[in-house]
Amino acid sequence: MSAPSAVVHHDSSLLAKATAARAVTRLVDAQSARGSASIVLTGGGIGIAVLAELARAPARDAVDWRRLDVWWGDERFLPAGDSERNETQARSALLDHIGADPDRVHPMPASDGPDGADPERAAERYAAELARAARPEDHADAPSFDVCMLGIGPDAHVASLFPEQPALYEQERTAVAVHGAPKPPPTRISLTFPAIGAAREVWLIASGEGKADAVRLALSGAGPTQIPAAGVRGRSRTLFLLDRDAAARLPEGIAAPGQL
Ligand SMILES: O=C1O[C@H](COP(=O)(O)O)[C@@H](O)[C@H](O)[C@H]1O
Repeated sequence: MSAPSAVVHHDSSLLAKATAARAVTRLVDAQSARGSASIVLTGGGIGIAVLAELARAPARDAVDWRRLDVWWGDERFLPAGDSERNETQARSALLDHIGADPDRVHPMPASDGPDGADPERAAERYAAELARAARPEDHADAPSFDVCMLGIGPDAHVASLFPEQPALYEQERTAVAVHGAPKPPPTRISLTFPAIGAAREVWLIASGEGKADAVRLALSGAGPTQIPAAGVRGRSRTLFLLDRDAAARLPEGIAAPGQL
């Protein structure tokens, strides 16, 4: 588990561009080292903005997109193609433009998918897919994702792990159904802390003043039940990627002084 650090960018546009550039470098390095790479995508405003910037990044095709596994950190449990699904938004921002291998794109099931409107079974299906992709050297029921991107909600939720909800206590399963999410839609599927913790690098990306308290608490030793963003760590690196507004109340010593 890695201690968190923060990088602060001037505004949300630079945050999205710089995070996209960072992703290109990270995926190229992973493909050079291991032949293929894997990434977990997030939804939300800045998460989708990063994907749109990735589609536009000058060095984008330094990544071999056919040797990339694409997963999701969470999904809104809605019919396939619904414009509110994180998958739909990620496809239109990035995946439709890069020639990814369809067999290596792993969306979370939709509410009109093979399990119908049963989010528990859909989450089990996703957990089984993660387990099939894990190798013995991953020492987990999920692959060691090269990057796991997460947004942060104003309430400090990450993926669809909301404060005080049962999913936060999950220690075994890698994907669970979420009911009664305070942000619509109420029914979702989410990776759990153990699945996110399998990632080599976890990037928490936040933009805007509305996230400043959540970011501060996540970096101040708060408990993950109240502040889920405090509970995620990558095996090698945990990085808060912020704009100045989201970083406005960082605890001292977290970002280099020149960055603010
Ligand atoms: O609903 C969701 O919200 C969070 C945060 O979104 P934001 O728009 O406040 O940045 C996102 O990380 C998650 O993937 C999504 O399902």
